[in-house]
Amino acid sequence: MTAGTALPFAETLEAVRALVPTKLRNPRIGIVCGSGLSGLAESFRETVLVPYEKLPGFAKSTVPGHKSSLAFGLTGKGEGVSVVAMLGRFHPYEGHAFPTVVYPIRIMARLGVKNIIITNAAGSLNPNIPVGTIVVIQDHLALPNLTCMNPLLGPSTSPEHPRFLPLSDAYSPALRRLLFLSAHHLALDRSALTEGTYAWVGGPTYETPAEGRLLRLAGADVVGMSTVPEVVVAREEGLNIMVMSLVTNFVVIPDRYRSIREEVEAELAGNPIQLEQAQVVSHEEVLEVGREKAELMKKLVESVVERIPTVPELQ
Ligand SMILES: O=P(O)(O)O[C@@H]1C[C@H](O)[C@@H](CO)O1
Ligand code: HPA
Repeated sequence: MTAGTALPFAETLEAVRALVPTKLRNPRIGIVCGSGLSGLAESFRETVLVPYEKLPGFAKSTVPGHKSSLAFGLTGKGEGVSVVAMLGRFHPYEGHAFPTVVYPIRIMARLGVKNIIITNAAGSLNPNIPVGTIVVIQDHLALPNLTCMNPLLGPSTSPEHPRFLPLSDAYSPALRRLLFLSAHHLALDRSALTEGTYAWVGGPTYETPAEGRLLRLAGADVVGMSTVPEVVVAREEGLNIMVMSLVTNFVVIPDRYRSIREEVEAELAGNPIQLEQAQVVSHEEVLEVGREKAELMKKLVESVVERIPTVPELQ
């Protein structure tokens, strides 16, 4: 789908009606599972998996660590809370146009979702935020949005949506509060969870040291290739949003560049310099940290989901 194409909402919702039992098909809470985090839906009960290929308007996720299904189910104690999770998302770098990237968010909103928990894997730009930390996002820095690559470019999807959307209040304080309360009740070490700003880049290349330095200087704590288009559209749809970034790697920002001139001069002077092995990030490393932290992310998400029905402003 491209900007301006009519979106097949009615067909997608009809497919959901045909495949998902009544009890599960109008969830109030949505979850987006980031790279390596599809396990967030593993503890759902009465789960119904709907492959994206059965949903008109949905693409297929092509990134390792992203499955391609919507999971409908119940979570929490007693009767449980009805939830829907995207097992796998779409990134612009896969070649998907923005309307496709954000289509599942628009569908969740039309199914009745009011609160959305978006997760991702991200690189740390902040020396005080080590690998394995979960960062709850308080703000974002989106260079693509500032340079005419905004998911809301094009005709408005609905006359009810504002043309000029404020984003100064995008990240729900009430949901973030629930996350810190959950961390407390789970007796999590204070260092396991922190707050920060997410920088969205297009990818699929990881950052050069100069790019990492720029983002750090601009105030970002973590960087990733997803999430912001979903946040923008979720906000347009009027959802309460919480974003959890799992730090899977450090962005390589050396204090000083390796100087080839110095190396050559030292070698010629008979004192060759012993170099440290350069660090390079890989998607395998990203997925590995996702596996290590999957259980913790799952417990936190479950605990937040369970508490949402107790907060009047999130209903
Ligand atoms: O979908 P997310 O943002 O969790 O995935 C991150 C960003 C890239 O897609 C990939 C890079 O390793 O992981
Ligand atoms: N940069 C961009 N996206 C990412 C990274 C990174 O270092 N790690 C996981 N997703």
